[in-house]
Amino acid sequence: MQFSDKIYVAGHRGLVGSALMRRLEKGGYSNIVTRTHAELDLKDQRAVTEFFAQEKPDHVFLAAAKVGGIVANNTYPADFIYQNLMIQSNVIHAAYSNEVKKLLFLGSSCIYPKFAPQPMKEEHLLTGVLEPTNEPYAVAKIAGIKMCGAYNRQYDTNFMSVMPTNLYGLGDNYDLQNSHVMPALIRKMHEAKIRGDAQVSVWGSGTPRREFLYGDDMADACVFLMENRNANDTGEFVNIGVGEDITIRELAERVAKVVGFHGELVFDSSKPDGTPQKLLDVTHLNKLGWRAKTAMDEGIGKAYQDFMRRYGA
Ligand SMILES: NC(=O)C1=CN([C@@H]2O[C@H](COP(=O)(O)OP(=O)(O)OC[C@H]3O[C@@H](n4cnc5c(N)ncnc54)[C@H](OP(=O)(O)O)[C@@H]3O)[C@@H](O)[C@H]2O)C=CC1
Ligand SMILES: C[C@H]1O[C@H](OP(=O)(O)OP(=O)(O)OC[C@H]2O[C@@H](n3cnc4c(=O)[nH]c(N)nc43)[C@H](O)[C@@H]2O)[C@@H](O)[C@@H](O)C1=O
Repeated sequence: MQFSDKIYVAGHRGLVGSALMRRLEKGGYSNIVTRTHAELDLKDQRAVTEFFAQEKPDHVFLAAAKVGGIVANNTYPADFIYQNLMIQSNVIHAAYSNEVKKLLFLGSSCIYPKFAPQPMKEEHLLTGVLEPTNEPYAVAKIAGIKMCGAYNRQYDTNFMSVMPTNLYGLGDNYDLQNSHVMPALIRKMHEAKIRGDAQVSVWGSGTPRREFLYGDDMADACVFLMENRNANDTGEFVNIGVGEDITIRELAERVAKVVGFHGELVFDSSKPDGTPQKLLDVTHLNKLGWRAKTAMDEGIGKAYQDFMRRYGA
């Protein structure tokens, strides 16, 4: 990726997209093209075709998607499969048609079987049934991986796929119904602290385990791969994670400590646990030359500061 190359960041206002913008600007890249969702709906094939023909980017980070937590996925399965299939299919095909030099597609760790061996290796894909709460989203992401691989095979494109673990950080979604666990707990505990509430509700049993990667580390991994590796190096896809996980109960206790909430955690068994564990094996990623840097307590602190800045809390 040369400084003169034109770079398109799809989803540039999102958690990963905004982190990519920060990382690219820090890296000296200034030839960056973006479009907001309102300016360019990536579900619209004609609009995407016209955009690529007009802008002709050299590199594409595909960080636009319909994204949400376990309840959002469980509530809007049609939205998650339809919107993600349309977005990724339009962008990947337009990248091929306009001879994009390199594209990076972001999948998700939910693509793995519900009961995959832990930690999950790339070879475990499609070896078992998926987690029902997010199966439509996972099927869309698997289709994206397979589409990049198929285009690389048939058209000799250079389209890489990465599978991020659970992400959190600056610019996260704090909607209490549709967000992921980390931003939800940050907001719930902050608001409980301010109100003086004695309890905070934590969804599920607290026993599932999750791995968390800070968003700016995710962006750094994406830029590292785009600068230094190609689809031939990564293979069909590569896990992006930190290589360790904690229980939701432990996470809630750590968020409470960072936020300064000293009340009781009440576990709401009416909400789904989802996959019991989805720890990524990051051996392949480490061999490619990258590893995560931001420790969890530092990351939670930065995310909490961002939440308070953005919501005037
Ligand atoms: N967050 C996480 O824990 C994880 C995320 N990922 C993946 O990482 C990538 C980035 O996720 P993340 O940054 O968290 O998601 P966000 O929801 O923060 O950002 C997604 C971005 O995509 C945009 N977008 C959505 N639909 C469209 C559309 N039809 N046309 C144009 N733009 C659209 C959104 O714009 P707007 O908000 O205006 O609609 C938003 O800016 C996604 O592929 C996601 O699947 C993978 C694993 C974990
Ligand atoms: C990234 C990943 O994200 C999703 O999978 P998930 O990791 O299961 O999602 P989650 O972060 O929403 O939940 C993790 C765990 O946390 C528990 N939990 C407790 N309290 C709250 C809470 O208040 N909100 C939420 N959302 N979860 C809570 C919750 O019950 C569950 O056990 C999919 O979108 C999937 O497609 C995907 O890609």
